[in-house]
Amino acid sequence: MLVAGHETTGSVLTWTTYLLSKDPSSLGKAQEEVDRVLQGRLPTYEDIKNLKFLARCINESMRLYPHPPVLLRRAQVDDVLPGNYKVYPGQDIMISVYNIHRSAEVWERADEFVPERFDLDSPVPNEANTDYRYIPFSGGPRKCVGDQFALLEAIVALAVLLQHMSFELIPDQTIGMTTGATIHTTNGLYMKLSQRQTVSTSAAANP
Ligand code: HEM
Repeated sequence: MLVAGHETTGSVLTWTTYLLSKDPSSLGKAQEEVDRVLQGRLPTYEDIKNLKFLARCINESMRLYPHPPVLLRRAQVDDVLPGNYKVYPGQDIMISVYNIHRSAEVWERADEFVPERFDLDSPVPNEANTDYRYIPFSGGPRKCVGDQFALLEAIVALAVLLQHMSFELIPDQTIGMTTGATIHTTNGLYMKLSQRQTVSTSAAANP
């Protein structure tokens, strides 16, 4: 449960801040939304549905950096997969979510961070409404049981971070990827943080 629920969400937040730090326009948009919706207070459950762009930044980050990047299945019976691939009982099958999520055959501008590719007013993208192009929480009977909770906590954590802090990537770093249960940064991810002065006066007066 520690890896399933903790490391995954932590990695999502790491890569989302990384992608935002490289895209000042999306970062500015997300910060503007957080300031407008929250008006300087902590997020409530009701606020979550209005943090639409922020949620799409997280969805898009999970497309580019899915955790885990590869899913494993063991065949129980003989089968033939699309493409005429035969599988035999006991055979392991690896499904590269990373490759599906970055395939130019499946996505336009596949390697780019484009949060708006997922319509802001449509339902949260998932395996069913993207015809299995987007499977960050897997699909079928072994799908993540914590998907809704994970998105909720990622949105809350990122909203509070953006509300209070600005961040800039320290230049000239080599940010490698090491894959395991999640995709980690190989050498860490160094940012310059500064406090934002945008907390509203009403929140400051009623802490
Ligand atoms: C952004 C965060 C998360 C991501 C990306 C994620 C991803 C996944 C994926 C892809 C699977 C399916 C693995 C497979 O098909 O082989 C999975 C399974 C699972 N996840 Fe998550 N997860 C996240 C957060 C959470 C949280 C917060 C919890 C619990 C509170 C959780 C609990 C589980 C459990 C128990 C399973 C196993 C389900 C089963 O085998 O029946 N996950 N997760």
